[in-house]
Amino acid sequence: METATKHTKENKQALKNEVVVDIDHISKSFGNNEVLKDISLKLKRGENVVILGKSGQGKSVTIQCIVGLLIPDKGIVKVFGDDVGEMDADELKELRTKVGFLFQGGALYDSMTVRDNLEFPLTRVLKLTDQAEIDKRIEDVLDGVGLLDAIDKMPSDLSGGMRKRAGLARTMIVRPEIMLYDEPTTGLDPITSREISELILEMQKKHKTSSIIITHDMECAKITADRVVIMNEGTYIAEGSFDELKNSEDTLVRSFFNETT
Ligand SMILES: Nc1ncnc2c1ncn2[C@@H]1O[C@H](COP(=O)(O)OP(=O)(O)OP(=O)(O)O)[C@@H](O)[C@H]1O
Repeated sequence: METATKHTKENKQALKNEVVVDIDHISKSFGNNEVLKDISLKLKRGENVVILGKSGQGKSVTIQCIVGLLIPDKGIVKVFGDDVGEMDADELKELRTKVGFLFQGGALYDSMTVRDNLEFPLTRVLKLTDQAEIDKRIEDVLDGVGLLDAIDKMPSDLSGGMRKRAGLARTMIVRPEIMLYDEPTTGLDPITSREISELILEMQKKHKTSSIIITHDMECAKITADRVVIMNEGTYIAEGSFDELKNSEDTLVRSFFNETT
């Protein structure tokens, strides 16, 4: 009995330490523009990592490499232990059911209601056919983001913050194990930004999702991050908790916080 308990504890610990995304010394250039210079980052199961950096530093390129939308010139990206660069089209499709990404513009089809936008990934990606299950999933996810009342609305009838929440619901509905957020609060007022950041945190706590969050928004970083990585001129210059980096002795590191807080 004691051994069984010990094993369970060890298994839990092993799961917690499991690296779900392993970015191993990747570099990426576009012509003469060397965007990523030997970047490495490990995301553990259940962890929220925030990447902070100024505009045009290659943060979005990094997350596109994780889902195979871009292939690095050098280095390897592994997701759940599998090399993304080696995946064929079917494997990439499968990968993208486990890795949800929310890009800056959100991801809604303008010609569909909120309900139809959410039904789409369930029937097309997960191939669900049971209408009762589909309806339940849609209602649950909308309830989670506080948008149940907007179920029959068109995206054009939603505010920016509501559209962002609907986009988040659309990504979350397939229950991805990993979430990649590219500037999730950009263009939102401070109250809505805080709501979105809290939803990201809730998603982590409720579903044990592992996430990479790219942001310029210091409050979003403070709310969501277990660990912060600072990206400057194509490399990572510092890594630590939000407070550690905010109070860093390195003036360059501190400048990322001073500019916006
Ligand atoms: N597909 C592409 N083809 C050519 N250049 C690209 C491509 N994608 C990104 N770049 C270039 O890579 C650089 C980094 O872009 P990226 O979008 O990753 O920046 P970022 O750090 O996410 O900045 P922002 O916060 O402004 O989105 C930019 O100079 C951009 O022009």
